[in-house]
Amino acid sequence: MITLDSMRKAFGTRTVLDGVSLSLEPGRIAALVGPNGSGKTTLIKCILGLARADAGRLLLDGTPADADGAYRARIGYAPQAPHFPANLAVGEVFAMLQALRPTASVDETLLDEFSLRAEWATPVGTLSGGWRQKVSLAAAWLFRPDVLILDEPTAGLDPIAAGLLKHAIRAARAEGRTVLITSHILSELEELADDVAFLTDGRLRFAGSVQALLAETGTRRLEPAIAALLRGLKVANGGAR
Ligand SMILES: Nc1ncnc2c1ncn2[C@@H]1O[C@H](COP(=O)(O)OP(=O)(O)OP(=O)(O)O)[C@@H](O)[C@H]1O
Repeated sequence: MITLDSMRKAFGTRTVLDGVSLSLEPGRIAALVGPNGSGKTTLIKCILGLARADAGRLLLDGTPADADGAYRARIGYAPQAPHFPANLAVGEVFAMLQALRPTASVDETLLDEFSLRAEWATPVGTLSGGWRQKVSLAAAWLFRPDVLILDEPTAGLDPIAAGLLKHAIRAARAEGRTVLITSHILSELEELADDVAFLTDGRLRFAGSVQALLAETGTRRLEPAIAALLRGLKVANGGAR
């Protein structure tokens, strides 16, 4: 289990995460949702140690994350805009990743599902956006991590690849792994997510199961449920936002 305890992060005078406490549980898929700029990517970067929180703690299975970042080996991350060295061929990217962790066992499920060997000799820099995304996802899966963090994972994927990915995400859940997904496509999250964390302005406005969110908002779908939460915030702020 990953726990964020009162996580706070500012860039200059702008507070981007404002005391976020959240638990991500094994065997469940959590959706991280919120408007543009609400802090989702920053929250993910704080989990990954790519951004340093100003305050708060990150716990793994109840133990504070080690300062040397060794815990990160347990996390597979597919970023929103993957960057690989443009001149490396697809096969070289995976060879490089495996050279970094020579003793780790390898899960080639997504390599096979996405037929990435067909592009093995293609420089990553010449791949289309969707193929780069496939490389990024297969890399996130490669070492069978306990935790998968997927930032807009279906962006740019064709419907067949998106279907294969959803199948792999459900399989990861069935194996008891922890999955966190951000997406603006709520219908897609609805298909997958067990839990929802909703951020606006760096503050967590809801964290709980999808069923609890639907019950709380009196809705049957995720989209009107999130709209209802936003309306509630506007009313609470006197219509200021
Ligand atoms: N390195 C940085 N320096 C300064 N400000 C930053 C930095 N990274 C993010 N921000 C600001 O932090 C806020 C939250 O950004 P973040 O990328 O976490 O939002 P998001 O919820 O992921 O947005 P989106 O849905 O558009 O991807 C934004 O106002 C952004 O401009």
